[in-house]
Amino acid sequence: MAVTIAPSILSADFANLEAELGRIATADWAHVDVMDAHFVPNLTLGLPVVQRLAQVSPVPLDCHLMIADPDRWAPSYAEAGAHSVTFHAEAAAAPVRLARELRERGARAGLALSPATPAEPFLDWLGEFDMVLVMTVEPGFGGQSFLDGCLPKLRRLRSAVDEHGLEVRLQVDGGVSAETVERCAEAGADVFVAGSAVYGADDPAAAIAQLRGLAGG
Ligand SMILES: O=C(CO)[C@H](O)[C@H](O)COP(=O)(O)O
Repeated sequence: MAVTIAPSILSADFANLEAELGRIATADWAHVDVMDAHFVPNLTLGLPVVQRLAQVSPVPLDCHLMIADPDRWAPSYAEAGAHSVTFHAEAAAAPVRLARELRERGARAGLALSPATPAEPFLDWLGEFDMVLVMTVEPGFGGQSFLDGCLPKLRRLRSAVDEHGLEVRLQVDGGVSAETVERCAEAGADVFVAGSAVYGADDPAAAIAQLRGLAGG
C-alpha cells in the first residue's frame, strides 16, 4: 500500500506560510486546515490564502474544511487548485452530491468523520469518495493527544474498502507521531497527517522520513 505523508500547516508559522511550505517539500501533500470558528472553535484561513498557497506550494494541497455549510463553500476550494478537498460528514447536507461536485471541478473528494461519528451510514457510499478522513482528535486544534478509540472505525473502513475492491484512501489526522503512526498503519490508514510531529521537529524532513518509514512506506 502506498504511504502518503501530509504535514498539517496548523503547526506552522502562519506569518510565513509560503516559506513554511518549503520546509515540507519532501512530503507528499501539504494538509491545509481551514477552520471557520463555527463548525470548530478556532479560526485559521480561507479561500484567498488557499488560492495563493496552491500557486506556490511545492506539493499538492490537501484541504481539510472544518467549516459549516461545506455544500456552499467547498467547490470553490476545488476551483482554487486544491488537489483534494475534504469536508465533514457532520456539516454536509448532501455529502454524495457534494463529492460529485468536487470531482467535477477536478479535485479529489474526501469525507471526514469526527471521533464520535460512526462509519456505518457511509459504508454503502464509499465509492463516491476518494478518501475518508478518520479524525483521531476532536477537530479544532493541533497538539492534542491521539484517541485510540478511533482505530476500530478505521479497521471497519479498511475492511469495507478492501472487501469491495475500492480505491479509497484512508487518512488519519490528530496526534499522529512516531509513537502512534504504526498503530494507524496497522489499523488500515495509508494517508498520515502530522502537524506538531513535523513542524515541531528540528528537522521536518527527517521527521517526514521517519513517519514514512514507520508507516511502512
Ligand atoms: O485537523 C487538525 C485539527 O483539527 C490538525 O490537522 C491536527 O490536529 C494536526 O495536528 P497534530 O498533528 O499536532 O495533532
